[in-house]
Amino acid sequence: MTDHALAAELAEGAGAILLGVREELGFADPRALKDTGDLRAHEYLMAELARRRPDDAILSEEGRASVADKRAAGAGAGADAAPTANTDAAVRLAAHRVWIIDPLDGTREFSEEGRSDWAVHVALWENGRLAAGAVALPAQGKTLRTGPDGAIVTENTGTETPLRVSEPAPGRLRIAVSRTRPPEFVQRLAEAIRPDVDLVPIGSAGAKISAVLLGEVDAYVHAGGQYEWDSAAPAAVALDAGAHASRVDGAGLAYNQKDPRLPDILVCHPVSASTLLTGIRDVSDALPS
Ligand SMILES: Nc1ncnc2c1ncn2[C@@H]1O[C@H](COP(=O)(O)O)[C@@H](OP(=O)(O)O)[C@H]1O
Ligand SMILES: [Mg+2]
Repeated sequence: MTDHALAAELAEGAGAILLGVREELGFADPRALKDTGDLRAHEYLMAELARRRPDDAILSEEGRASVADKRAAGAGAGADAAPTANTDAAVRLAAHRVWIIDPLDGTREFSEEGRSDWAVHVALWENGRLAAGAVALPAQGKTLRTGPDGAIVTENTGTETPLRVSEPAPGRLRIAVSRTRPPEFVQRLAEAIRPDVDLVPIGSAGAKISAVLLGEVDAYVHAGGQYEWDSAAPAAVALDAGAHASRVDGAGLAYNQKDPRLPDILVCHPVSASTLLTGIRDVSDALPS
């Protein structure tokens, strides 16, 4: 099986587990729902990757030592089991192949009944670049993934469609922003650039980047904090779908770094990139430090 297909299979497998956790626990205790979802999706992905790609390193949001410490301290329900730890950092940094995974992105939205803006991210970094990636949107019945012939979107009905980012309509730009932490500078950016801007609040970095690739919005702009796992898989799919994906200063997105913080990102159609990058530069005094 190709790495593309494996990424999609695992993201969908974790997605099915997460839908089951929602069914099983309901929405009365959001903390328990989030913790159980994070842990079960993480354990499934760690076990499957260890079994099917035993020589590869893994960096998971939930496999960090800090998460284990928090759970060991008994933070919230579902905290009894310590999560399987990530590959040791020194080993990961020397590895040629590293899976970068976010078992549940948009954790808050996952815990809110009726919301479908949450995702599972499975990416493969290989020799300095993103080599494969899949973003499952379980509550939307869709998976966006890389492929040998370019990105595709699969529906749970079984249909597969090529995925190409589309050009925005002239004069108007819909920019996806965080629902709960919209960076202030994006409002300034909206006022500074020529096209009329609509800010569209959506949860989850993966769901926002998917919305760009599916033509539901035209761009995703974020700054002020995020980690490699929040963007690796969606950026892999975005690049494969012909989108522009970079830091907000235009620099490339670098993964498998010593420090997994990757605090800002811009994803859009290439025709919008210079307008947005110039606009962001013009309001850079408002960028979070
Ligand atoms: N300022 C910040 N610092 C750290 N992480 C942030 C962040 N803003 C957003 N994120 C992370 O990026 C993901 C998408 O956020 P949002 O829905 O607000 O756009 C979330 O991942 P998780 O849900 O995996 O924790 C969230 O934790
Ligand atoms: Mg995340």
